Amino acid sequence: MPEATLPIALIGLRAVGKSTLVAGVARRLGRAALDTDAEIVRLAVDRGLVPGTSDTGAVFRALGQEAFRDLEGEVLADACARRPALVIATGGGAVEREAARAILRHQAVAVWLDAPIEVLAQRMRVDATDRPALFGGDPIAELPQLAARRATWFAEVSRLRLRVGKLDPESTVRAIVEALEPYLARDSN
Ligand SMILES: Nc1ncnc2c1ncn2[C@@H]1O[C@H](COP(=O)(O)OP(=O)(O)OP(=O)(O)O)[C@@H](O)[C@H]1O
Ligand SMILES: O=C(O)C1=C[C@@H](O)[C@@H](O)[C@H](O)C1
Ligand SMILES: [Mg+2]
Repeated sequence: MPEATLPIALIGLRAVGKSTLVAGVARRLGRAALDTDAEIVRLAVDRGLVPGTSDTGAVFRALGQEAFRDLEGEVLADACARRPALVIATGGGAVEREAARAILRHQAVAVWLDAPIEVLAQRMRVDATDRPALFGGDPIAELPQLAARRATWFAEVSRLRLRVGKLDPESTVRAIVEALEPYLARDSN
């Protein structure tokens, strides 16, 4: 499929800024934005799996990781199939399943947003978003383990890796859009 018609997927560890940045990137590219974590909550509520007041953390705990990843895979596949193509904020764990990695690699232009663990930890300390621990302890303390576990997957599925730890949100949006230019222009040559 021509790259210019593919969705853009922002990937990377929790708190790197995917949800914060997706609307800005979408606006600059003239596309609609979608956040898979928000869609998972919507779907889980629609299906009566959780109460209407739930957020991502509550859904994750209520369903357990396996069922959460099932929903995440479903949402990601639907989002990547939508046309006109979207800009998608994925969840930090979107690369955990092989099927989801295949979608990100072949049916999207995935942009790996990368930042030092200390930056992510500091953001998680001040951000109120409920981010569940995957290994039962402190969600901040497990960041090094998650970074080590997921780095190869992020590298494998992404076409671009951007180090964004030192940039403010607006500059990060600009950097993402600039880095994407060759991909989006390629088919109009
Ligand atoms: N330069 C920056 N870019 C993006 N977010 C920033 C920046 N500086 C601080 N933040 C803050 O960091 C947090 C980033 O959280 P956000 O929810 O966007 O991350 P995420 O990548 O979507 O995480 P998750 O995988 O858990 O969904 C927000 O509170 C945001 O305001
Ligand atoms: O790092 C993770 O595995 C997660 C990140 C969030 O975006 C959510 O998708 C959920 O909290 C799991
Ligand atoms: Mg998010």
